[in-house]
Amino acid sequence: MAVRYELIKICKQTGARLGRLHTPHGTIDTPVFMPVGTQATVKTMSPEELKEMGSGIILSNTYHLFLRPGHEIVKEAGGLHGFINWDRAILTDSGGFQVFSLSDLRKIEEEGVSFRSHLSGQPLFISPEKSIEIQNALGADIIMAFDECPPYPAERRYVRDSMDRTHRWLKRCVGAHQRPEDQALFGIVQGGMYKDLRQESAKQITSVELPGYAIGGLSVGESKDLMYEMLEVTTPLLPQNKPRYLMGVGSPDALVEGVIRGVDMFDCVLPTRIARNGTTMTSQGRVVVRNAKYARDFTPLDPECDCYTCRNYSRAYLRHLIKADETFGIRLTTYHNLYFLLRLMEQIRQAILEDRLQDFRDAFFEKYYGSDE
Ligand SMILES: Cc1ccc(CCc2c3nc[nH]c3cc3c(=O)[nH]c(N)nc23)cc1
Ligand SMILES: [Zn+2]
Repeated sequence: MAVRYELIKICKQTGARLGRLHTPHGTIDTPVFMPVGTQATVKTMSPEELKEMGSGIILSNTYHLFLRPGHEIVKEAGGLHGFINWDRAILTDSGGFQVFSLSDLRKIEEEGVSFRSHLSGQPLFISPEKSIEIQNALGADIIMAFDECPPYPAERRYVRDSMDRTHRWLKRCVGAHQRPEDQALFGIVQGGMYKDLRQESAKQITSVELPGYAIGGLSVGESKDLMYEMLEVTTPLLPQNKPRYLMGVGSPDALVEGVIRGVDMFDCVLPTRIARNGTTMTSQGRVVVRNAKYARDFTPLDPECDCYTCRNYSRAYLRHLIKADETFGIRLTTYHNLYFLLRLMEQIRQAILEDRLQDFRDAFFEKYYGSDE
């Protein structure tokens, strides 16, 4: 069995789930936040640092690795695990989403998606079969079905036709998958922002017996309330004994609200992306440490954080490094942001264990966002 989900406990206050994800590269406690490593690295972090902060699973991308260095090279290197020297779990996305968010001159047809490389401009093509071939070569423990994430907003007619094609593509992915015993294929629920289409997509995707299911088509510019509404009609239709992965979601509030609505797995580029411009997430809310007001602030970034950055450096030093465009600066802010989210998930898991996730949410929001949330 490639990946097995074990439901440990359901929070009496919220219905949120505490679980464990057993994979060939270790067991991961859920709910879990998964750092994004698009080009086979979680930007500026070493595997040792990721382990030190407690990460058990990282993400990488079919689209990027297909374009560069090419999935054959990664395969010859012993797959992604050998290539990046990471012996814990890896999840790869299927590439469809990245084609639409990165490349131009693209065409989507029943057979697959034609596009131009955003690096070289050369014409390329990815089909469900090609996506699975690449992901089999990369060797991730969890691989995603090739899907279309409709733009937002999108006409109902478009969303329905797109989700029907995504369902047909899922069947082609299952047929093409060469290593189901080593690599767990997750189906992806679509349906745009239409509740009835969400419910229909959940039923169609879960009619295919798979080790886990993702909720796609969200975090595409819609309001958080609309995202939560779509979650509320989707997660109840997903099997309780399988993990649910909400794709592309990772701000602190969305993580807590997503867990309360039955989500087990999250990813987001936010912590690493905002770290690069000196923005950090702390227990007192966002701190933009590059601001002049921190020039003489010799206190730690986050007084409640015990990470390497907060134990050894001051806000003044971080501000200096970021302003001087010193790489060490974004390493320190990245380390802290990832550590902050991984620790937030630990606090959420503890709150589920003690049946007090709603209380935790209220207290966390008060401190992080101030009382207006
Ligand atoms: C390395 C990596 C980066 C990013 C992702 C998730 C990327 C992502 C979305 N991000 C925001 N919304 C998203 C929706 C979808 C979606 O509907 N389908 C797929 N396959 N991916 C999505 C996965 C892996
Ligand atoms: Zn810290």
